[in-house]
Amino acid sequence: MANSLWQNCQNVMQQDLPAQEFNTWIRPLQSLEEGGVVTLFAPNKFVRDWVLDKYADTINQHLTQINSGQLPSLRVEVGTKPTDSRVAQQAAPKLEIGNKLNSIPDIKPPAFSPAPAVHVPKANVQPRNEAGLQLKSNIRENYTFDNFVEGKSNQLARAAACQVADNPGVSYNPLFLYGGVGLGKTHLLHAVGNEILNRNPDAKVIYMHSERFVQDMVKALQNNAIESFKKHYRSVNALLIDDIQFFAKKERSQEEFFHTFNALLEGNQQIIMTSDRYPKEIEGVEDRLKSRFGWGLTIAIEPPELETRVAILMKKAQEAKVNLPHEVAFFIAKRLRSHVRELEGALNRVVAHANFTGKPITIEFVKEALRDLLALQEKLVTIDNIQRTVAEYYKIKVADILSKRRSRSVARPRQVAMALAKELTSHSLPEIGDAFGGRDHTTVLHACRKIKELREENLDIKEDYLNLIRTLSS
Ligand SMILES: Nc1ncnc2c1ncn2[C@@H]1O[C@H](COP(=O)(O)OP(=O)(O)OP(=O)(O)O)[C@@H](O)[C@H]1O
Repeated sequence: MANSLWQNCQNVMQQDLPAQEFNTWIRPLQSLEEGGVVTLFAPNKFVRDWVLDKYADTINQHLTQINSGQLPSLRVEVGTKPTDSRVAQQAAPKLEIGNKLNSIPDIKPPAFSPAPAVHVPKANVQPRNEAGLQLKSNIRENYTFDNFVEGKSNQLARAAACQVADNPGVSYNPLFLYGGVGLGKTHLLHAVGNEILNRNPDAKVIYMHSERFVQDMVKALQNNAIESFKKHYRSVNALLIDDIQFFAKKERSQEEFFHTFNALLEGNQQIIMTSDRYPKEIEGVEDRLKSRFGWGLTIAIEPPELETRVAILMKKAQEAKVNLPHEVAFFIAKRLRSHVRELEGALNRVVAHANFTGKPITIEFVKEALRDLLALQEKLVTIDNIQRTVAEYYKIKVADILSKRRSRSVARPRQVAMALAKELTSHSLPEIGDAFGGRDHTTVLHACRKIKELREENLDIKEDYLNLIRTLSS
């Protein structure tokens, strides 16, 4: 069968958009094409409004082109594609492109049923019942929205988490946050937990690592207490479950989680999950579970950019009541790029050294305190390494990068490599020029400016650059 209009449109958009953007907004849309009308179903209001706001024009353009110049009538609705088209008539609320202000439904107030007061902050050992199940909430009080520093890389995840905390079980259910290690996923889970408990101290909120879920289940099976296990997890108001990729290849746990998941969703109780990768890419997890993960809202957290890394360091220093000069925070953030946990570790070391020696925290002091860490970083990201990685990425030879060739297929990767060398190493412009086949420092400067500009306006370059930074910093 020929591809539908929407499939074709998705294919084009997948080429045009960065993967994260496509996966978050376009991939979850289902379509129904009937009588010259294309109806797109968004999993929730947030996605629908976003799609209307940001992509309506593009979608219209693509559909018109694919449909031989004729613009099909396009609708975007909240819901899932009905199996029977008659049901589609009843699916409310509807919103037509170009009529954005009509019939946006109100978000309902939180749907929590009363549960016993269970919030016990800062408890290290969690009380457990006879089946070994955790009885109390275990939300870490020090992970809040207030001390979560916002930047481009985590803005959307934070906004969605805030909305969920405001309207648990209603706004986006489940909320799925994914991204690399140490980028703040766990922090956001607890921040939601704290906010829900602030608003309703009686709420039964459970944070748990997926491994714990598996362990508890195994124990329950051994102790013949599986019924109590089921009841326990199905009675919570919000289940915050971390690192879901640990369910891979654990079929029985997946089965149990599948039922828990369904029960909570049916009861309008909130589920938030995190994983180190996009749900559909978690291998060894059943498809029915993966597809459910995407029913609500799926959002990526990216590694923080320089400004955010500086802000995080300043915030953490302030929390620790340490005087960290801005230029020192900048010095550390510029060199440690991979994730926030690494930044925190470095700051803790600097503070410990400062306390120990009684010296003020200066750049010189930090160079000494973090000597081995910085040396490792320098060793990891060399110009040579950058040139090899960029050549491999663009499928050209390192010799091409160093050559005088000016064709676009070589010149652009060369400029990208120069910009990366400037950003990721502490070499000067003349040194970088030298390392790129003896070029002048003004050529390097021009390359840096050009790439900065292109990253603003060209999605491919933006994506390439981010991918390369990720590869080089991991
Ligand atoms: N934007 C941020 N603002 C303030 N602190 C942050 C931010 N992002 C991360 N952190 C801090 O970095 C540390 C690591 O974050 P967290 O444990 O939430 O990462 P994670 O994404 O869950 O990683 P993992 O997958 O390894 O569990 C935490 O101490 C957290 O408070």
